[in-house]
Amino acid sequence: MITVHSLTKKYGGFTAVDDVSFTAHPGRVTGFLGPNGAGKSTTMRIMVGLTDPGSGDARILGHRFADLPDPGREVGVLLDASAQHAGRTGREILTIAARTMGLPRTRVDAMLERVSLTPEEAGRRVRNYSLGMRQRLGIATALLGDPEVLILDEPANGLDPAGIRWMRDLLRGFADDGGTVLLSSHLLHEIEVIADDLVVIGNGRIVAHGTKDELLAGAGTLVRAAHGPTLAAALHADGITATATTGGAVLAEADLAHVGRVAFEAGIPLIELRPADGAGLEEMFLALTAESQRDSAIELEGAVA
Ligand SMILES: Nc1ncnc2c1ncn2[C@@H]1O[C@H](COP(=O)(O)OP(=O)(O)OP(=O)(O)O)[C@@H](O)[C@H]1O
Repeated sequence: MITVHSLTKKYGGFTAVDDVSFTAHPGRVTGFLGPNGAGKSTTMRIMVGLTDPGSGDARILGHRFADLPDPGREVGVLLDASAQHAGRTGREILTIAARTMGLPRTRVDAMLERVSLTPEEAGRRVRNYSLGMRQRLGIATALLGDPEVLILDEPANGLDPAGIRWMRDLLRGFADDGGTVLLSSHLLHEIEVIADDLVVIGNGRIVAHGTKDELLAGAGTLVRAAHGPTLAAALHADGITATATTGGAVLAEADLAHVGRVAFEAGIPLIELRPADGAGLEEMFLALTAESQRDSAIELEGAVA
């Protein structure tokens, strides 16, 4: 389990992490979501003792990282896959980590196999690795000590689609075996598929926290017509709150049947009509973090009236 309590971190007059509290539970994958600069990496760095918290604390299995009896075997960490020693081979990096933790060499081979790095690749210097290979090596290092907790910052970055599926299965299996997984990502759809729980951060503050199902419940109906504003106007006229999505569809706060009936009665042919689940997380993420988005072209409120 990971518990974060009232964590605040200031850099000069700037508050990077602002009174952040949440729990990541065993047996579950917790997705840590937020736009660039929201404070995800800073929070994770504090968790693993790389950055001092200004106030509040973060505990892993009930201990601050510095007080963990055997941190390498309790928590696996991957914060920056590019930070590995470029002049060493993948095998050397794993071997050094295994020795530091007092693990047998056989564990190195087992982890290389687990992350699908071939013996030839393991013998190459890391400077010649692709980003995806570095991520695999980073995940191998994180798993080396057979920890109970994994803390991974953007682990899917650089992985190809097969690699993303592989990582998803690996993390799912880890959580199903009772492990705690906290992963940050910008890949909203990836998080939507893998996470059980979500923590959404914007401008250093938690803006939503709960199970994915809770957060996506009542996401409404996603509906699309040739002319969105006409559709939205018909929905509004029937008292339904409707919002333009980034993809040109309309997110309506009503059930499928209600939305379909309004469109039918208004004589508007529909191109798409479905529960908003698929689009739900992205819409929720953009809406909840709208104030901290850099790209203000994303208009969510009242854009279709
Ligand atoms: N050492 C530092 N000194 C000053 N400001 C910092 C420092 N580290 C982080 N920040 C600032 O704190 C804020 C949060 O940064 P952080 O890296 O935690 O965000 P993030 O959510 O991980 O973003 P990204 O998704 O882009 O990696 C940013 O505005 C960043 O510039």
